[in-house]
Amino acid sequence: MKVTVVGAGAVGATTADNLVRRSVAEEIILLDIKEGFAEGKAQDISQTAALLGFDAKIKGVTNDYAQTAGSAVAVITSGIPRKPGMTREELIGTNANIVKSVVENLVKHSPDIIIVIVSNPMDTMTYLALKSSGLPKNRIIGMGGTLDSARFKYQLSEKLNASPADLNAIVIGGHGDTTMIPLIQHATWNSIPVSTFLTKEEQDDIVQKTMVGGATLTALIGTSAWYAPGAASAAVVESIVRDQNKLFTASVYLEGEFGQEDINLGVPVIINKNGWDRIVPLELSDEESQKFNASAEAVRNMNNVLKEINAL
Ligand SMILES: NC(=O)C1=CN([C@@H]2O[C@H](COP(=O)(O)OP(=O)(O)OC[C@H]3O[C@@H](n4cnc5c(N)ncnc54)[C@H](O)[C@@H]3O)[C@@H](O)[C@H]2O)C=CC1
Ligand SMILES: O=C([O-])CC(=O)C(=O)O
Repeated sequence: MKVTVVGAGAVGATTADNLVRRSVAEEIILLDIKEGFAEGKAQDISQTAALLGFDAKIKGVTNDYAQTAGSAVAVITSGIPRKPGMTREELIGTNANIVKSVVENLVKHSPDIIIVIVSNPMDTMTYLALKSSGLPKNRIIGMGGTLDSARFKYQLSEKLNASPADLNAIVIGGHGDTTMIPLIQHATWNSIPVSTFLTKEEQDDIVQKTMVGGATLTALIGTSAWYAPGAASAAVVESIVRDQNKLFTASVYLEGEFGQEDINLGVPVIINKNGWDRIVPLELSDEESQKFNASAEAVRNMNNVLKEINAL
């Protein structure tokens, strides 16, 4: 099977590295617009094969979409990342045109492709990819909730001194500093509600730290994060390629589910060879529903910007 990763920058190269190490696909194409950049990253990654022991092949190309032909899955990471003090939403003006043209090129060469969108503002870029490509909704997946949920588990594990693998916790809503909703009331430590162990203040602190997880790293590093984003993107691709039926939160097109329609927003879904196969119903409290609706309103406002900048 062939998988394409567009954008050989921090997140794209890390995604490809994770895919190759675990031999998720036999053939990986890494594509970037910068001359020679993807070729260099692919060669560097290939030179770890003798050390790590994998057989998967990775090839870097400069904007040559013919090489991506027949891809089963593509991950789009092309575009600019934010700098300290910026929001993800501020990237829309640059990234919308990049994402739109990348989607068009991918679909031209691989009409049956499943696309995972990573570029920010991710929910709006996912909506743009769906609307501009006309692909079936199940073949466009926004990656944000998988990462945010991993960060939520990290914060919980630090406070509980627990293994992250023993934690069950998800983040729904938008992939934004103020729009994501870590569902602390639903979080468990191997089936035991985390509220058993944490005070209300501790829970609020974990939720807040999770929401600004990306901004915190951007302030520390000077650009946005890539290790966990790359691992999360690769996990989504792996669930598609290996038909794993994993339950992740991802930004998918809602048609009445969770009370919202004509919007891409993070909800629990099953991911398998069909892309996002189905939405998993989840009962929300009144407070959680209010937050979800507020998140939808903020994302819808960003989606409306697509028309103002003539991207849709
Ligand atoms: N959804 C999520 O959870 C996350 C999203 N992101 C987003 O992912 C994007 C990439 O972040 P980084 O990898 O850190 O940035 P980066 O700057 O390291 O890499 C971006 C790459 O895209 C390439 N590129 C630009 N235009 C292109 C085009 N038209 N075709 C092909 N390649 C093109 C650039 O040459 C560059 O190599 C950003 O928008 C960032 O905000 C980052 C982390 C998590
Ligand atoms: O924070 C950012 O801008 C990049 C991103 O989406 C994340 O790491 O969650």
